[in-house]
Amino acid sequence: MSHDDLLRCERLEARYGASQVLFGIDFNVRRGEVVALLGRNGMGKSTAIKSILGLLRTIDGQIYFDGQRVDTLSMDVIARLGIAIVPEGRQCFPNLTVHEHLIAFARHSAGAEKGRRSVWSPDRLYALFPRLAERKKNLGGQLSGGEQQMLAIGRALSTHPKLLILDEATEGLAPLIREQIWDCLHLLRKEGQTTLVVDKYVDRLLTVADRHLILERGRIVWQGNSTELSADRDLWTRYLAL
Ligand SMILES: Nc1ncnc2c1ncn2[C@@H]1O[C@H](COP(=O)(O)OP(=O)(O)OP(=O)(O)O)[C@@H](O)[C@H]1O
Repeated sequence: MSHDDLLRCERLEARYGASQVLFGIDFNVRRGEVVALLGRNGMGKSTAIKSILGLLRTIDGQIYFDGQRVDTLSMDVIARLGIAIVPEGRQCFPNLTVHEHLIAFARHSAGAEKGRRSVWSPDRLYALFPRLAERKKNLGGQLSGGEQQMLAIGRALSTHPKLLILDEATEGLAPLIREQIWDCLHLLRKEGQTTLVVDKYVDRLLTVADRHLILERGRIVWQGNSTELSADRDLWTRYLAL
């Protein structure tokens, strides 16, 4: 594992019951990099994410995070090592206020203390998403889909993750809200936040991600940078149904 790698998956295999879904996938995410995980529905993107989070035990292969093997650890230990998820469907707590979401999960950032990483205090999160400041006292259950997604991102950032993972970052959101989420991801990239993102808006991911991986039936069939992906429209039709 190179010192630059924050995450490294080697020969990952996963299954649900008798049905195998991942067939030996290998990839890495370097520190400070934004990597997009692409592929049509059902190709294994969420399964790969569940494996990294420790939500699904892999049947073969290894996962290393920040220099340590993690596929044998429990999900709470993995989370504490510094991986935060913005899950598909957001999963905000209906009975906690916006502000409570942003303080209840907050964790101290050792890196930030030394000036190396951003400190995501509630005030900074409100500056990132002014809409959340307006909704500070509202309950999670009273928010629109876009507000919930902002809150899910804010909650994940409040833990000062070394790796932020977004599954379906803008799914089901109105176009204007989607743009706000893309703006946020641009800003996080500038701040050096290492991120793994799944989304179907490939044209947008070209501007926000450094590297792209295409999953097809549980195998990584292509990886490359935005210039390479942008130039090869055959990939878009063959693997992304675009
Ligand atoms: N809990 C589960 N039990 C059984 N099969 C599952 C389960 N979750 C996913 N699958 C199957 O595993 C395969 C990969 O699903 P996965 O959710 O990883 O795909 P995906 O690329 O994330 O697509 P989507 O965007 O539709 O979520 C699919 O065939 C799916 O039906």
